[in-house]
Amino acid sequence: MRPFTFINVASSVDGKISNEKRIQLRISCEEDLKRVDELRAKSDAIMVGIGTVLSDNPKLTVKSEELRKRRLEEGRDANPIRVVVDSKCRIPLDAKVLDESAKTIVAVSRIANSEKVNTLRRMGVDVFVAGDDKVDLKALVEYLYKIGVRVLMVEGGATLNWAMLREGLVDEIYVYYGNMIIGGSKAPTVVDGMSFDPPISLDLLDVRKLGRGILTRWRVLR
Ligand SMILES: NC(=O)C1=CN([C@@H]2O[C@H](COP(=O)(O)OP(=O)(O)OC[C@H]3O[C@@H](n4cnc5c(N)ncnc54)[C@H](OP(=O)(O)O)[C@@H]3O)[C@@H](O)[C@H]2O)C=CC1
Ligand SMILES: Nc1nc(O)c(N)c(N[C@@H]2O[C@H](COP(=O)(O)O)[C@@H](O)[C@H]2O)n1
Repeated sequence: MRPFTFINVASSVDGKISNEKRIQLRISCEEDLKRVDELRAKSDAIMVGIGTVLSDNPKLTVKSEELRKRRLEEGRDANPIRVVVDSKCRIPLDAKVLDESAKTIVAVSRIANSEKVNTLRRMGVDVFVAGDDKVDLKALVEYLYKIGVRVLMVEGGATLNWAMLREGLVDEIYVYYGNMIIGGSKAPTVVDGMSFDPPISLDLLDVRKLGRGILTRWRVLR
């Protein structure tokens, strides 16, 4: 068993999610960031790859005090669990995602440095070990389901989005297209990695104008 899983990503019109420097770019408008916050508030866990942590140093919390309060009233933690997919345990010990605002799970593989793993555990971080080289994503989502995660939000980046799709672990995808072109053949896209052959088919569930961009919602067909 695994959680209902969706990817949320903000893309330029040309499909890029950052530039070739892989710095955090503001692609979403205010309206879209509000929508993303609502999605976070509805989720039990938010997952990112280590590439995103190293590039963006995200906090991955619910920004609206009202939404955090509502979660508490529902008997949930104020913020969803944060999950970092990090085979080699490269996460910096001062990463914002390890702060006190929410529970964090760092998923590593068996090649991770055991001293670093122990340091994280001493800091109160839950370290989940699965996979010989890369993190075994199927084992990870099954573990998340076992600890009560029913709705999982994946917030990138390009490589994790690809790996989750390749493993057949994604139910829906939201792509917000911001009103910009980023360009650059080395810039990360919504999905990097190797091409899918045949391509993964999608069903369009919704499309609407949001702020100065377009929000699309897709169901992943198997
Ligand atoms: N606009 C947007 O909505 C968003 C944009 N971004 C941007 O995306 C970029 C980061 O994306 P990217 O560099 O692709 O990094 P990711 O965040 O996708 O992390 C990828 C890393 O995850 C680790 N990993 C562990 N297990 C697996 C597995 N089973 N399969 C695949 N990867 C695994 C690998 O590193 P290792 O082997 O060391 O474990 C891999 O390199 C940044 O530029 C960031 O700003 C990110 C999120 C959202
Ligand atoms: N929805 C969205 N729009 C953008 O323009 C973005 N750059 C991103 N990036 C994602 O949001 C994370 C930042 O989270 P915090 O604000 O620090 O909580 C970042 O790491 C990307 O996953 N998203």
